[in-house]
Amino acid sequence: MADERFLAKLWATIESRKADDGAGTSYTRQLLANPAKIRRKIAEEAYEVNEAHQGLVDGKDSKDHLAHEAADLLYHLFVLLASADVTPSEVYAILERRHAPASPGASGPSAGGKNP
Ligand SMILES: N=c1c2ncn([C@@H]3O[C@H](COP(=O)(O)OP(=O)(O)OP(=O)(O)O)[C@@H](O)[C@H]3O)c2ncn1[C@@H]1O[C@H](COP(=O)(O)O)[C@@H](O)[C@H]1O
Repeated sequence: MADERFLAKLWATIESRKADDGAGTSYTRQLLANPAKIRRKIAEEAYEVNEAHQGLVDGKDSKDHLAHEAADLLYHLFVLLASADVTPSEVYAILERRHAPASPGASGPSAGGKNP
C-alpha cells in the first residue's frame, strides 16, 4: 500500500531531473523549461480534479478517477514548487504550524501562521 512517504521519492526524482540538463525525453524537464506551461497545467489539473469530484458527488464518476486526477495535480504542483526552488518541507512546515495547538490567548489555526 502506497503512502505519503512516496512523495519524498517523487520529489527527489523531480529534483534530479532539474539537475540533469542532458538529452533524453523527460516530461518533467520539458515542464521545468517552460514555467508558463507548468502554471497552465496546474490550472488544468485543478479543473479536472473539480470535474472528477463533481462527477463522483453526482454518482456519475468513480473514486478511482478522482484519485488519478489528484495524482496529476500533486505531481504538477511538485514540479511548480521545484521550478521556484520552494521545497515540500517548507510547505509542510506551514501546514504543521497551522496544525499546532493554539497557544493560550491565540485563536484558530492562524495562531500557527496562515500567511507569510
Ligand atoms: N508522476 C508523474 C506524472 N503524473 C502525470 N504525469 C504526466 O503529466 C501529463 C498529464 O497528462 P495530460 O493528459 O493532462 O496532458 P498531456 O496531453 O499528456 O500533456 P500536455 O501536452 O498537456 O502537457 C502526462 O503526460 C503524464 O504522463 C507525470 N509525469 C511524470 N511523473 C513522474 O515524474 C518522474 C519523472 O518523469 P520524467 O520526467 O518523465 O522522467 C517519474 O517518476 C514519473 O513517474
